[in-house]
Amino acid sequence: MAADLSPIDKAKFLAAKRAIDFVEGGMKLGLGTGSTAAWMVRCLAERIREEGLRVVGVPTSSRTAQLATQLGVPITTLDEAKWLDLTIDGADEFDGNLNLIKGGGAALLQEKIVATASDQMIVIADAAKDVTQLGAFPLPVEVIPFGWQTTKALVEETLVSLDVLNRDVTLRMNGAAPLVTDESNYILDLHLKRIGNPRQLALVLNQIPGVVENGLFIDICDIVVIGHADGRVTVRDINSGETEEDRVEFVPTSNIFADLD
Ligand SMILES: O=C(CO)[C@H](O)[C@H](O)COP(=O)(O)O
Repeated sequence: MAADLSPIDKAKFLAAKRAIDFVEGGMKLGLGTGSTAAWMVRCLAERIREEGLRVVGVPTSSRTAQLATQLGVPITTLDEAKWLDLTIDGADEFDGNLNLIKGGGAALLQEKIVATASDQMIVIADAAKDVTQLGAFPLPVEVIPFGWQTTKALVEETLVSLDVLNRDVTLRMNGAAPLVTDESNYILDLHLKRIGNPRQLALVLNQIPGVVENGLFIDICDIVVIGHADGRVTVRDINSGETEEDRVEFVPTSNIFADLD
């Protein structure tokens, strides 16, 4: 089964596998959302099975909650856990300051709440997510359905006032209907191509009535673990300024890969 992984999936798996080394017994963990985070949940489940590791996870989406439960990873709510030791999550883009765009999987609201309530956030990603400037990936903004078209117009006006050149804003769809998030909101995708000042944009967007949260994660991520399809894994720590590179053995153990479709 594992031999069938695409290079990108292999890179995602390796990043997830390496990041799970940071998990220690007794930790309360934020469990991210997306395909890379799904590998992380699988690797965590393997450590729980094989080492008897005792941890509890707070999922950032209904999808992740379902996967964790299916794989035997104990979960709880953020209200129950209150504060977390570590969150491990994917990202759509990260820059040299480890600022992120997230929300490609429409889970940015819970993801940001959970990551902010953690002592440490580790992002796991394939190397294609590493960018010099954020913005090629459309920036997701979660808005409440009530008056969303007015909110969209206000977002567009805000982009004009910030002299943003590319400012196409689209409502994310799920077939013929708007996509609805776990928190019953809509997602606007801002096609900006480049974001000159992510910190300013993140602050200004959240001032608009109807905007619940945006997908810019500023000063939240501490470490990025980057997987490469050739087996290399790079670990970059923004606080120490250190970057390490090692190799992660790709052992396609049946337990991790067995129940994949
Ligand atoms: O922010 C996210 C979900 O809201 C994901 O972490 C992000 O979209 C990356 O996804 P993937 O690991 O599938 O590339």
